Amino acid sequence: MLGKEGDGRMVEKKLSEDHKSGVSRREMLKISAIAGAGIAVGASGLASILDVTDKANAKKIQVNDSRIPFYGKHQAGIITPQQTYMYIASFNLDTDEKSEVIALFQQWTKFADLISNGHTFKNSDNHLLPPDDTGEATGLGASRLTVTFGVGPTFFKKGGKDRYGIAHKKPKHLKEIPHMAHDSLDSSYCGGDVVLQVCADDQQVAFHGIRNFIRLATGTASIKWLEEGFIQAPKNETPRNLFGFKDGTANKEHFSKEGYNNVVWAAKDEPEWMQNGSYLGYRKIQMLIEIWDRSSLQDQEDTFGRKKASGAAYGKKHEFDPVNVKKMPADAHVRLAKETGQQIHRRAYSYTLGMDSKTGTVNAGLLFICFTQNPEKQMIPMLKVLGEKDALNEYTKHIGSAMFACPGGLKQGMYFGQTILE
Ligand SMILES: C=CC1=C(C)c2cc3[nH]c(cc4nc(cc5[nH]c(cc1n2)c(C)c5CCC(=O)O)C(CCC(=O)O)=C4C)c(C)c3C=C
Ligand SMILES: [Fe+2]
Repeated sequence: MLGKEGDGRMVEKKLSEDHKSGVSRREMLKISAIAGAGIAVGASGLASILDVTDKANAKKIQVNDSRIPFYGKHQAGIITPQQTYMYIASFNLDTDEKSEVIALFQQWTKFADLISNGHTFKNSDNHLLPPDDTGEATGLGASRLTVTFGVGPTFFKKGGKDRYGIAHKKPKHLKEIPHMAHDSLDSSYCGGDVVLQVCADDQQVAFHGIRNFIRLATGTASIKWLEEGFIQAPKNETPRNLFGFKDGTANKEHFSKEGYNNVVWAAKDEPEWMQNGSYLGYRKIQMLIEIWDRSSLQDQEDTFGRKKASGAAYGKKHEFDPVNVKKMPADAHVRLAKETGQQIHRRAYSYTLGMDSKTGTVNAGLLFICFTQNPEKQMIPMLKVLGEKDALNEYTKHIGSAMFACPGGLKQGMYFGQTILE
């Protein structure tokens, strides 16, 4: 099922499918009617009839120009209600020159501001140069696009070197995530100096964003890893992950100003630039969906300690009824996470990546993203206990990992990372 905006996308899809065949069904009917009436029309006459039909169809395409403010106290894309698509790219900075990093971050900021408002760089008329914008999002609207910027531990110090003279500004809890039991990490999916998360309700709009950030980085930063995810749910319902379970239910427990202040936003004893910011914890988790699909409903529900259809915790009726961990198996995912006594703000996206050629299975999983005030207190203990005991480990493989600090929001005229670099 799709929401209002989803309905719009469905219309778009149907129209483009019709147009692939050259002439749509409606156009064919129109042409048959004309032919049946014995009216003689030349090629140009037919073209103008089709043109009118095209225009009528074009009006039905729903452009989503909803906008999330780019400037503000907090960065967008942290507690923003999840958009349908997400791209996340990690970069390594290829320069030791602070001025070059500043120039890149200024360009990125300018572009982020533009695309958050449904605009992009203006192309010059110079035919001898590549266009300033790649063009694929032209006219598509902002689609609730958000850009979230963060820096990794290696931004502050890399290979023992304080490249930009900012090592003393590293926030308290920004560290690589330690090795966990059952980890199968691939270094090409881990770490990075800088991260950009781009989310939007239109995939082409989101892709246009990340693609141009990568393009702007040429010569200053190179892409370390890039992931794309999606998530969809009926309106006002919790989205389901690729195991078919509602995922994100417990976020509701901190869905208030006070809740976010306790769970998400950096503490007062953090550096000035981290105020109103948050830590982004990331895990790329492969989900062994063929094994999962062969397991019984009982096993699946025991794995989480929640009912699959309703999302209700064991012993309860409704999704948001309070959890009683004693009703759940000792190794149930929810029980173990809850027993840490910590909360995290989860903003995960599913991914599919064709077939795993090594195993002949479908390559799919979860881009687990969470935001916390203190990952050492909130996320790491959870990862540790889940890594050791979680029933879910039978069906998952952690293959990527990273931690980033996302500064507070920007005021107009400021650029990403300014308060760290200046
Ligand atoms: C670091 C922590 C977590 C990882 C890694 C993680 C992976 C992961 N989770 C699911 C599916 C579900 N998780 C659910 C709840 C839940 N998960 C975590 C943490 C991690 N999950 C927490 C803190 C919680 C909430 C616990 C609570 O207090 O109730 C649920 C249940 C519904 C919900 O609350 O969202 C599901 C389903 C998968 C598939 C996965 C890795 C692939
Ligand atoms: Fe979970």
